[in-house]
Amino acid sequence: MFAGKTTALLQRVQAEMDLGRSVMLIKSNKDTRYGTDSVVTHDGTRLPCWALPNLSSFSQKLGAVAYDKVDVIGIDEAQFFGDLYDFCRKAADHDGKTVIVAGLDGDYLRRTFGSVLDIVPLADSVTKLTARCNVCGKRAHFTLRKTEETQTELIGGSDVYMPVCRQHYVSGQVVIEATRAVLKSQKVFDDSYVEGVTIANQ
Ligand SMILES: Nc1ncnc2c1ncn2[C@@H]1O[C@H](COP(=O)(O)OP(=O)(O)O)[C@@H](O)[C@H]1O
Ligand SMILES: Cc1cn([C@H]2C[C@H](O)[C@@H](COP(=O)(O)O)O2)c(=O)[nH]c1=O
Repeated sequence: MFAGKTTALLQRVQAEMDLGRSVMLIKSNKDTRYGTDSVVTHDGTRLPCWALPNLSSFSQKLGAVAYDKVDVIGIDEAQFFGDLYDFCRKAADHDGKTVIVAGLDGDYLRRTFGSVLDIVPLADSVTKLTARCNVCGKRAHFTLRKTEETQTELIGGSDVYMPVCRQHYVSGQVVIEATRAVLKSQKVFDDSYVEGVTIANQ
């Protein structure tokens, strides 16, 4: 995260618009951080978009005639779209669209995220961007989650996540895992304490 993916996507689609091509932007409707009707970078640059639950609904929503006129489709937060591979293949191979995709290849545990890596073999080119480590300022390839939650999908910005280099990912994970374990045991302790109080009150 914070690597400039959305910035690069907006620059690419703006360049296409400057050439007179018809562009549509799509993002996942799960991402409500900076509003639902725009793709927005962390530093506030924005362009209007369709916020959708899946990509297959796009041509339906737009209508066949309007879809035919679209030259370029930009997709942000691609990790949240389960039908990414099928959509990109059809749009690029059969419908003649230029498809520009921005998304996370890995989650906070560095596991593959959604279908982003699946579309690499479909792509003409792939650019891997990096942020700056929030601890030391070196190139940051990874994202640490600072909170207790463990589900894969958790919408958030710098309140929940921080970009880090390898060294600070590894050391940070140790601290975070230890903190999660303490909080979990604390919760067990609190629960049994509450139960004890309840029993004592009966
Ligand atoms: N640690 C960081 N490293 C790099 N950029 C950061 C960092 N923290 C905040 N930013 C801001 O985030 C912007 C990139 O935002 P954005 O394009 O939305 O990234 P992404 O889509 O990859 O999360 C940068 O231009 C910078 O202003
Ligand atoms: C690492 C990670 C991220 N997410 C979420 C958090 C944000 O809502 C988006 C990433 O947005 P960005 O444009 O790249 O800043 O994905 C998640 O759900 N799970 C994760 O592990």
